[in-house]
Amino acid sequence: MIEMQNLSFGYGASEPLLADMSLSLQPGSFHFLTGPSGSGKTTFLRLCYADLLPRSGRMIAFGQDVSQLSRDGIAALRRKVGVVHQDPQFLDHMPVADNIALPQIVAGGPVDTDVIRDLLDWVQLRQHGGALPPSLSGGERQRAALARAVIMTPELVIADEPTGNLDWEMSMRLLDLLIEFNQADKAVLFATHDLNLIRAAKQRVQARVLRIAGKRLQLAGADL
Ligand SMILES: Nc1ncnc2c1ncn2[C@@H]1O[C@H](COP(=O)(O)OP(=O)(O)OP(=O)(O)O)[C@@H](O)[C@H]1O
Repeated sequence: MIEMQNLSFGYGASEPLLADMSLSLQPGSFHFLTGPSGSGKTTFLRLCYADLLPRSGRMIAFGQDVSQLSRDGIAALRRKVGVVHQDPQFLDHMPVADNIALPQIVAGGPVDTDVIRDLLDWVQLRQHGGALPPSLSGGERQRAALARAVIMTPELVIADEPTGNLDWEMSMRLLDLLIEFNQADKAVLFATHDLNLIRAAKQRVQARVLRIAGKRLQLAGADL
């Protein structure tokens, strides 16, 4: 679903930050992405959902070269990729349920209240559907962000340090939801610094670990 071929990227005219990266993400795969702070993990993820375009090399997403996509093509691609950030943003004046429905509203479709209710149940936020986002805890915010990320039934969820501000129990709950999502033959790409989380995940799901080091993308071994 995502094919990177000898991709390089740098911001502006600066030295490349990421160089000669190749990767194939298949449906049903689960990948972690690690690397030192500032190595380019967020940048790499942004390339995967066409928020940035490569400087050289190719990025093929769902069979299409992202550099050739029109604005509508990019919008269609974004509907196939759900994104969860470390610090998810919501419209604070709108209830949590409406925030989760936002991608449906933005896509111009009708809001499917059954789907919203099922998603609220899935992320265990049923009783918070009518609450405003500022009243949610950190773990609840991340689960609401995950519900919003999957409402358009994406093929891939990209999570950028989603557990960075969570305690261990909340991190495990979020991880379990992502594993459940993955079990429906969907792909997950999960950036984290937390090697303990990766070790815990590897007991539950067959996951590969990618590492950015020295501008390059490496497949980490089993010796985490
Ligand atoms: N929009 C931008 N313009 C210019 N430079 C940027 C931009 N975004 C990030 N950078 C730089 O690119 C480098 C990589 O940043 P990035 O956020 O991708 O790294 P990261 O591995 O995700 O870091 P962390 O683990 O600390 O979140 C950093 O040096 C950062 O300052």
